[in-house]
Amino acid sequence: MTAPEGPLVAGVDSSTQSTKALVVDTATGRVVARGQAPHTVTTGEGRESDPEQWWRALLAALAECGPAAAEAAAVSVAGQQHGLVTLDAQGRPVRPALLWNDVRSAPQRELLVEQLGGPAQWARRTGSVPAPAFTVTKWAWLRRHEPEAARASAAVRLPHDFLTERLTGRAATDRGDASGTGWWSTETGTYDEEILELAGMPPELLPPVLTPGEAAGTVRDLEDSPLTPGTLVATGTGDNMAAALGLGLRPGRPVVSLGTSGTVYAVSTRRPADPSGTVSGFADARADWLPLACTLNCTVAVDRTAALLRRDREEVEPGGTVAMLPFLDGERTPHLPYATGLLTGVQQATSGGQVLQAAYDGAVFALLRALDLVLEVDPQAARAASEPLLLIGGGAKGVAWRETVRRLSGRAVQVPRAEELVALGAAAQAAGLLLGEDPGAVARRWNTAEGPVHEPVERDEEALARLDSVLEGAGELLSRKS
Ligand SMILES: Nc1ncnc2c1ncn2[C@@H]1O[C@H](COP(=O)(O)OP(=O)(O)O)[C@@H](O)[C@H]1O
Ligand SMILES: O=C(CO)[C@@H](O)[C@H](O)COP(=O)(O)O
Repeated sequence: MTAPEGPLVAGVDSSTQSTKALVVDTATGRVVARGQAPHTVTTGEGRESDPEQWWRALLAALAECGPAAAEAAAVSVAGQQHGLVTLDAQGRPVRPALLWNDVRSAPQRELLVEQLGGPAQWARRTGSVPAPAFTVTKWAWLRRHEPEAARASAAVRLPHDFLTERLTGRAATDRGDASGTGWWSTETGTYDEEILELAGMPPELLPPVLTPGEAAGTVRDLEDSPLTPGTLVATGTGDNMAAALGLGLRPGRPVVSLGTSGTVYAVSTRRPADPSGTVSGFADARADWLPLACTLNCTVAVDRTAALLRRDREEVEPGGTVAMLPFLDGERTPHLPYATGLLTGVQQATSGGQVLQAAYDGAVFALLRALDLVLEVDPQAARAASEPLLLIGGGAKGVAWRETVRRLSGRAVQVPRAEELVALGAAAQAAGLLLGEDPGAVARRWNTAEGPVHEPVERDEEALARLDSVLEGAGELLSRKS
């Protein structure tokens, strides 16, 4: 291994399917070591994971980085957004975490939206109309369905701040991830007391929200930890906020992320507040904003379709009349929590490859329709309209994904060579803390967004119109509670 030119830092991405850890040279951005460990997510009615498994996966992923992990002078943990982690007085999970893609809290969401005075009120105060993904709706679900678990909770955390607290022994979260709870006001930058009251959430159960650039603490003397005690720990943030840091994103530059979730977002200097609920008005991990739309059915739904068809995920075929809305897990964008997948337009001549392509088209269609709204938040976005879409997440490695985004967006697409942008963003945050630099500037210095640009192709208006018409025509069917 070539000797690093600067101090080392570690960045962790604890996302839905796995934990990924990187050790990075702060001088150059070179990844000197990496590790990964899988998570288990329940299937069936809900989506849950054991926070203890995340903790073990974090230690395992860092251990896989070898001796470099112990040399890291600072560390930061980014995590999947929204998940409800309930802890007892000893810091042990009361029950498994309810994840962002668990839609069981849809009825509680309806009630909460109504009780505060409707969608516009929520958007004005918190920047978002909460989806069933948001922590506030999950807490309401827990109180309704498992009141004993709610009563036993001495602390409520998000995935990233649960892990950060395990490292430091101190409760802390950041404004980016706090903005996805539904009980943190983007208007005032504090927890919203009326919403906490409405949701029955005692404020003392929540962690303080640190300001960007503040340290969460230092690594404790922990059994089995590959990190050196005393290592600086940054606040961490939600995974999408971390990816924005990792790309060194400037306002208006659009990102399409294809992971377990699909997300489209851009940094904005304006606080978003979309009363339609399509755009979540998140804070970013610096002092700006991150208007974002998220779909529940992205790479996992397409991989499932490929498996049903017994095809490799790249075995797509063009043409035909088939259309698919791959809303296998219910959907968040558009807001159809009770939906199931819909396949239509199948003819004798339809091939398996065309059905698979239709699944990609349906997944990308939902994201791109929301992107227009995301970019409306900030006038600077108009100036960036001709810039390539940045394509990231596990799906960005796939040719079928990339070509579908190109064909349905009609825009150039840039795929950064750096693969783990969430972990890299966490590393940039750790480096920023260590060196007293803006983490966005750190990532730009590391040139993380660099990668091949795929020129625009003509937008496939016919496919988009077909999907628009199927979505409109199937509204009642997709909204039906089975
Ligand atoms: N070579 C590839 N081509 C296309 N898709 C891929 C490839 N490798 C991984 N993926 C997809 O990436 C997804 C995981 O993406 P990732 O961003 O790591 O998810 P998360 O961060 O939500 O855990 C998998 O569901 C898989 O479908
Ligand atoms: O709910 C959202 C964003 O609001 C998701 O984007 C989660 O943050 C999960 O992320 P991945 O595991 O798919 O990266």
